[in-house]
Amino acid sequence: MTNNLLLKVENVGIQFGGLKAVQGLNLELFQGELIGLIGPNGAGKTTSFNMLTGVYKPTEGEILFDGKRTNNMSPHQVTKSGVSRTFQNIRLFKELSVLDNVKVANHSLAKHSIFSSVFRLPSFFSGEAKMEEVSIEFLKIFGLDKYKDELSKNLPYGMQRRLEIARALAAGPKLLLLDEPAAGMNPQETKDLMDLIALIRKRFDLTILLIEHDMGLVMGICERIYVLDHGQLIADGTPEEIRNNPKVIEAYLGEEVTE
Ligand SMILES: Nc1ncnc2c1ncn2[C@@H]1O[C@H](COP(=O)(O)OP(=O)(O)OP(=O)(O)O)[C@@H](O)[C@H]1O
Repeated sequence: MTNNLLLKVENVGIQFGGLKAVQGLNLELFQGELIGLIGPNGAGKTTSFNMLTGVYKPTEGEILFDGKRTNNMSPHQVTKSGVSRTFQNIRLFKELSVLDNVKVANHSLAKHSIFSSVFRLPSFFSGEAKMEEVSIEFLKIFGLDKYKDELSKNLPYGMQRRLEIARALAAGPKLLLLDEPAAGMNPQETKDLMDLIALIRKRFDLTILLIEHDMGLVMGICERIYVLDHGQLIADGTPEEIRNNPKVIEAYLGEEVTE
């Protein structure tokens, strides 16, 4: 891990009518980090992702990604600059095959193809057959190659969640935002997902920001954790610090934050 600051969020806020959904948000993510963003329901986590990805424009503050101000960029521009995300509710091209879901994501950003960087292909790499071969190699990393011709809507739930991550990665991001990737998964699927996240971070040299309600997952893999409550940051620190932070425990309605 290097010490390059990849994302800096300074005093960011957004207001919907009278509601300050997020205010005074400060985040710093360094290249290669795996960071958690947690908080009770309605705390402002997804709204923060929406601001980081250009879906919502902050009403205050600055978002700097890779040295560029992204506040007013469109979602497409933000993706192009190197930020990809998954959604709380799975958003795949349901009527397309697993393979095509990944190919579509890669096509949209051919210049920054993660396929060419990861598989060390020459820059002139092109052609449908080659694309197909490389896409299958890519699916193997996610354990999805055996489903390549299935319509994505027919995949088992846990596999759909994996495909969401594969699709986000195929766009070639530097920063990957995962919105509750373990939602609805059973303990074994969650464990496998943790291993997968650790693997892709290393393999693709990624920086990851993770929203997750599964405390075992967050505490188990994140180096640092930010905690939001009622739109405001109430704590940040290592999993150990967060677990023992009285404000965090109180925010979770007195429930002990356990692994
Ligand atoms: N487009 C919008 N218009 C009005 N209010 C909104 C909008 N988007 C989000 N909010 C409000 O902002 C607050 C934060 O919501 P957000 O979805 O970010 O919370 P969250 O931390 O992701 O919650 P959860 O864990 O339940 O997904 C909520 O009160 C929500 O109703």
